Order: sequence, then C-alpha cells, then structure tokens
Amino acid sequence: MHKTILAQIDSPKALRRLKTGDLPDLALELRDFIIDIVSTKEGHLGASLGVVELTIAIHYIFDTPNDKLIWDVGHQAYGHKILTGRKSIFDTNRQLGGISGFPKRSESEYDAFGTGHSSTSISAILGMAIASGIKGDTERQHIAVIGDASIASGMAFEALNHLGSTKANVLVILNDNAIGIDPSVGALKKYLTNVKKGTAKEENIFECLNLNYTGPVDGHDLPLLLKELERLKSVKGPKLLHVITTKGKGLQSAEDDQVVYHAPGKFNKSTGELQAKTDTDQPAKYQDVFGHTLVELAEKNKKITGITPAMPTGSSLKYMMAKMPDRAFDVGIAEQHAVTLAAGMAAEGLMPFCTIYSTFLQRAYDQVIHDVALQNLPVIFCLDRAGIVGQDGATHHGVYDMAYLRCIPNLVIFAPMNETELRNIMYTAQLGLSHPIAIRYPRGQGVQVHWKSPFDRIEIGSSRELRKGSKIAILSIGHIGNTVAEVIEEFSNDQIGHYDMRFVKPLDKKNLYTIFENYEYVLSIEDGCKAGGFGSAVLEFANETAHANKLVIMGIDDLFLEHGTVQELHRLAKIDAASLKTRIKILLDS
Ligand SMILES: Cc1ncc(C[n+]2csc(CCOP(=O)(O)OP(=O)(O)O)c2C)c(N)n1
Ligand SMILES: CC(=O)[C@@H](O)[C@H](O)COP(=O)(O)O
Ligand SMILES: [Mg+2]
Repeated sequence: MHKTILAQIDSPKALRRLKTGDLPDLALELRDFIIDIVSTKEGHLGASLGVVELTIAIHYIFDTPNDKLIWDVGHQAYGHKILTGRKSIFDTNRQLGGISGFPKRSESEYDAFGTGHSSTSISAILGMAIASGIKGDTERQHIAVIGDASIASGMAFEALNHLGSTKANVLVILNDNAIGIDPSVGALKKYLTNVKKGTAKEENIFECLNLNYTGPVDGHDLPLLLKELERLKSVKGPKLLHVITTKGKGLQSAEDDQVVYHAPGKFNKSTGELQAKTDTDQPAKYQDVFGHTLVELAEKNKKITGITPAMPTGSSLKYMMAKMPDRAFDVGIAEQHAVTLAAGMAAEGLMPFCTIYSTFLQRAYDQVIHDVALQNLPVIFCLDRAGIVGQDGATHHGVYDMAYLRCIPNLVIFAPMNETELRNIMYTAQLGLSHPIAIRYPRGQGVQVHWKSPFDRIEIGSSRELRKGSKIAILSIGHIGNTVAEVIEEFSNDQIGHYDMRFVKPLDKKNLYTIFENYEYVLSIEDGCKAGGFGSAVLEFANETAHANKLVIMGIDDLFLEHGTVQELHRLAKIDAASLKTRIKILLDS
C-alpha cells in the first residue's frame, strides 16, 4: 500500500480523487521522493520538506491551475512540481536542459508566476485577483504562500498595505518556520514568536491591516489544514492563514541544522550525513576571503561596519557578526534598506561594507543611485555571486551588474582576478575613498590555496599587464582572467598579451591608449552581459580614439541564461576556454 500513492498522482486532479485518509501516506512518500532526488542531484531541501502537507492540502482543496497559486521565492516548490506533472523529470531539477529549481510560467500552467527573488508573491497575486475581478471571474481563488523571512521585506509590506485596502479575493498563507536561510531577524520575527506563544498584544498586526487572520495553525496537521483551507475558500476578501512549520521536516539532520540543510549538496538519504569533501587542499571561496578579510581589517579599523540583507552565511559576513555583533548587521531580506542604511552610516563617517549578491542588488538600484552615488558617499559594496552562478539559473545569475552600475556617476567598479586582489581592494577601500565602490566577485572558489597575503594598496583606475604580446591584447575583468591566463599558456608565441583591467570604472585609459596603439587586435572578455558591460566601456574608449575596428567583445549575449553548471553555462555563453581559444586562433590567422 505504502509507496504506491505518489505513483498514481500525475496531476492535482488525480490528487483530488484520493480519499483524505490517503493524504498522510502521500505526504510520507512525497518527502521520501524529495529526499531521494535531492540527496544525489542537490538543490534546496529544507524549505520543500517543510511544506509537504501544505502543498498537498492546497492542491487538494483548491482548483489549481484555474485557481492561482504563487510560491514566494519558489525554493519550497519541489513538492508542488512533483504533484503537478513533473515527477518523472524531477531528477533533472536545476540541470542543464532540465526543469528549473524555481516555479516558471513557461514550464507549467501550474506555475502561475515565476519566482526566485523573494517577496513578490503578494503583489503578483493581488494583480491577478484584480485582473480576475476586471474580467468578471468572481469564483477564482488566489493564493500566495510566503515565508516568515520573505514577508518581512519591504515589497511584501507594500503589497499587504495595498491588499488590505481592497476587497480582492486573496489568501496569503504565511509559512512561519522562524528561519530564512539563516535565522529570521527583526521586530516582526519577535512579534510572530509572541503570536505563537500566545503572548502577542491584543491587536493582531494583520487584522490591523484589514486582513481576515486565522492562526497560528500547525502546518504539518493535514486534517486541520484541509479544514481551514476549505473554510477559507468561502471567505471573501483578503485573508491570511498563519501556519507554523518546521524547515527540514522529516529528515532529522535537516531539522537539526536548518542552515546547512537549506541547500546541503549531496547527502546520504537515509542518515542525512553530508557527502564529505575529499580534497582539502582547495582554494578558499571568495565569500570566505571576503568574510575573514573584513574581520582582519575591522579589528584595526573601528570605522568599519558590515551589512547583509539576509545572507550572513552565504556572504560570510557571519564571521564579523560573531566577533563584532555591534558592528555587523543582518537586516533581513531588505536590500533597499541595506543600501540606504549603509549610506547613512557613510554620511556619518563610518566605512560600511555592504555585501549583497549581485542579483539581489538589482532590487536596490534607486538606492544605489539616489542615496549613495548622487551624494557621493563612500559605501563599499561587495557584490558576491557576480557572473554566472550555475544551477539557480536565470533568476540568480549576477550578469547585469557591470552594465547597470557602470552608467552611475561617481561609482568605482572593481573586479578581483584572485583572492589577493580582493583583499587588496578591500584594504584600499577602507583606507578611505572619495567615492563609493562596487567590488564584484563570483560564486565559489578563487585560485589561491594560500590567500592570506600581506595587504597592498591598489591605485584606483590602474590595470595590470600580466603578459606582453605584439598582435592580440586580451583585456579581462575579474576572475575570468584566470581562464585567459590558462588558455594563452597553450600559445607558445609571444603574440598574445594579457591585461587584467581590474576597474570597469574608471578605466585605465592611459594603459588602454598604449594597448590600442601597439596591438593589431584587442579582445575583451567578461562574465557579464555584453550590452552596456565592460566590453562596452572599452568600446566607448576605442570609439573616442578611433580604434573601434580593432576590438572584439566576448561576453553574454542579449538573452536569459538558464540553469546548469557554471562550466556548461560558460560554454553555452561562449565565454569558456574553448571559445576563447577559437577566437584567438581566428585573430592569429587573420
Ligand atoms: C530579494 C531576495 N533576497 C535574498 C534572497 C535569498 N533567499 C532565498 S530564500 C531566502 C530565505 C527565505 O526565507 P523564508 O521566506 O522564511 O522561506 P523559508 O526558506 O523559510 O521557507 C533568502 C534570503 C532572495 N531569494 N531574494
Ligand atoms: C533560494 C535562494 O535564493 C538561495 O537559496 C540561493 O539559492 C542561494 O544561493 P547560494 O548557494 O549561491 O548561496
Ligand atoms: Mg522561513
């Protein structure tokens, strides 16, 4: 009997034909299935395990896909994917050519809205509910599932503020597990904890916002969930169901270490034990070089502060937070606030290192312009996960930052080719800059095993000549310069020069002028979009000096790159070693 129910479910329609008594067994099977696949294929684990009962209950009670269902962030939607016709291809999750790790409109009619960045679900579902109203569809249900960390973000609050002033038929399900990737933070978290303890003040914050509030209810109690959802189906207007769940539910190690099991990599599906890393003599991750270097600098320079919007582990700001809790802040999923908070600190003479994933800084674009650059406040942005990030895919690649930052006056943009360069620019920045600076570095490892070098000051706007040549000059920006260095080793002649340009802005125009004068061809390469990026900056320079005909730009074309390994995606984007080799050969032969 057990192990057979999930096999029958190829759609929510099949699910809805089950007896309610079968659903607890289905929940067990669904958990096992998720654990089984994620243990070898990797991905986000804890969040999906936590909402197994909720996922079953929603699809059981509501008429998806006619009723609209949005999963905020979407990293918890594995159960949803499996129950909505993607069970047989779930083992392709996050792999090249496979299904996305996040809901995606083009993938399934059950994915009502594409997510990946958090806190968008309430706005989007309200938009859909308003659309249903305008189209005269009064029966359709609209459901957004949002986590406790995501609902604390500004965008979610903006949406709640609007929602509560409407009669829209929207159900917000607050999935409260008291943790984001790292433990949730802030006053709202304290409030929700008090609600759970029954010690909250009499007025309920959601009722004050004019939402019909139910809860808190046990999100693992399937009969209770079914009952509440069935009841709420006939309650008109905006409403919020507060469910309490355990992230990682059903796998003991994932419940015990929720931070690690958010996305644990490969693990033993029976014991939960993580697959041991075999090679210890590996270069450190850039994020760790950042995190440890910041502590090192902050120990001497008391003006240094650190800020992360909800990514203390991912960015490694956790090291400073542990050592200097008064000077290092996790502000929750609040990129806009993080940037303007840093601006305020800089205005008062502090030296804030504001570390944000490249992709998530997109949300704080106006704050970078209006609050930082326009006022020329020397905030130090450390943009982690810049470039292609791999399996998280299109929502997460950090490939636009050079383009979207380069057009902002006053802003310096630097990309380290290795750990030493990252350390040195961090050191330089805290010596005192007269401008804000964005330092972009990729996900994963650098190239140096022994990275703890003594500090050296870097002259702003200076590039490095790594190899002198005569025919082709390769200009690289950041970590991708290591691919260039490797590739040109294979060309024994001295025709190829290599320049680590370091600064997207200001460009080292003096050096560029000499390069364009002395080489027949100049080839720029970047792990960002070509439109408006580093190569575009070089092209603008080349135009000014009438050398544009010498320039070849390698970068990412005008398209959204999907998911796959970083290597696969570099190959697809034609910025990998083989593509570079081909380009070089063509130029050498011409
Ligand atoms: C705008 C934005 N910032 C940061 C992230 C990174 N991120 C992904 S999941 C997550 C935590 C979400 O926590 P919560 O909403 O409580 O959901 P749970 O994982 O607990 O289910 C964060 C910070 C993101 N996806 N989007
Ligand atoms: C869902 C989400 O946005 C994060 O969990 C993201 O996948 C983190 O990526 P890193 O593994 O690069 O920290
Ligand atoms: Mg949570």
